[in-house]
Amino acid sequence: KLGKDKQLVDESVLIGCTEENEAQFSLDLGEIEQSEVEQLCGGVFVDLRKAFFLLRAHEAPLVAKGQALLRWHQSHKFCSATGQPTFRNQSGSQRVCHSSGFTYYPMMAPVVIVLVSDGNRCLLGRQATFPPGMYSALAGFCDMGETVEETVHREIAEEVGLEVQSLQYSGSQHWPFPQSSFMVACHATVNPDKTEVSVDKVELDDARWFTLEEVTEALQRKKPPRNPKGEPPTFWVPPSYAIANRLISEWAQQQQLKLKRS
Ligand SMILES: NC(=O)C1=CN([C@@H]2O[C@H](COP(=O)(O)OP(=O)(O)OC[C@H]3O[C@@H](n4cnc5c(N)ncnc54)[C@H](O)[C@@H]3O)[C@@H](O)[C@H]2O)C=CC1
Ligand SMILES: [Mg+2]
Repeated sequence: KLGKDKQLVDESVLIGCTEENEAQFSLDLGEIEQSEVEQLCGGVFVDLRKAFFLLRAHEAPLVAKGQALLRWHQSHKFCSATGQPTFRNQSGSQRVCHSSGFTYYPMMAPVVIVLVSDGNRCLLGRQATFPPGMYSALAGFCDMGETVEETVHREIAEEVGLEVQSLQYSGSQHWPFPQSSFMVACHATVNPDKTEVSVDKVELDDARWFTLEEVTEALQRKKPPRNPKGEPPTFWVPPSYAIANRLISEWAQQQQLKLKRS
């Protein structure tokens, strides 16, 4: 039905290609009657953060990429040097200002995300904006000119007052919130004799050490827990798609192996 709207279709962006060589596009439906579409498709619109709990592993990165790319186009309609309109190429991978000749490419802000361990426990934090009970690995944007290693040392010192001793790369991920970030995930260790946490209350609501038992239990919760009124919120961690979950799972596996060997 929406495919008849040529302008809408022209505004779609290319986001990938299936193994069967089918091109994949993302389309902004714009101002639509949500209930009508829900009825037509037999589905419901879900907030993207919540959708990450429901999507299958191969779908989540595609949805994240489509949403991030469409949002980038919406906010880069004008050249920042001339104020003139910019024009997209056909696939939607760039925009050009004909007046200045500048080509704009979608950008991701580099961010480190770090799971700090003291050998027996791991350190997780929560921002005031996180849902109740959710704790994650500590994260922070790289400053201009910084290396990943420098950002990790600075962020951990700033947010919890700890000195990182060693660092090990784990993996990376594109994260669509708040604007596109390129998350570089690492495991870090601190001196087990210097583990007193001093939380930066501007950045974080709380940060504390968690045991393997606590973390194992949280990893088993596949949905945000229901919190009965008046009771302290149940501890849980980000969904499996988030790289924070991968860091926490890797740490738990390493700890379990260590226990088996000892
Ligand atoms: N995928 C995952 O598993 C996780 C992803 N994250 C993401 O990591 C990102 C960074 O974590 P935070 O602790 O919030 O960073 P942060 O510790 O650097 O603090 C955020 C503050 O940094 C400043 N800032 C500096 N450069 C910025 C930029 N390019 N964009 C936005 N703000 C900038 C802002 O004042 C902002 O309030 C967040 O966007 C968050 O969504 C965080 C935890 C888990
Ligand atoms: Mg942070």
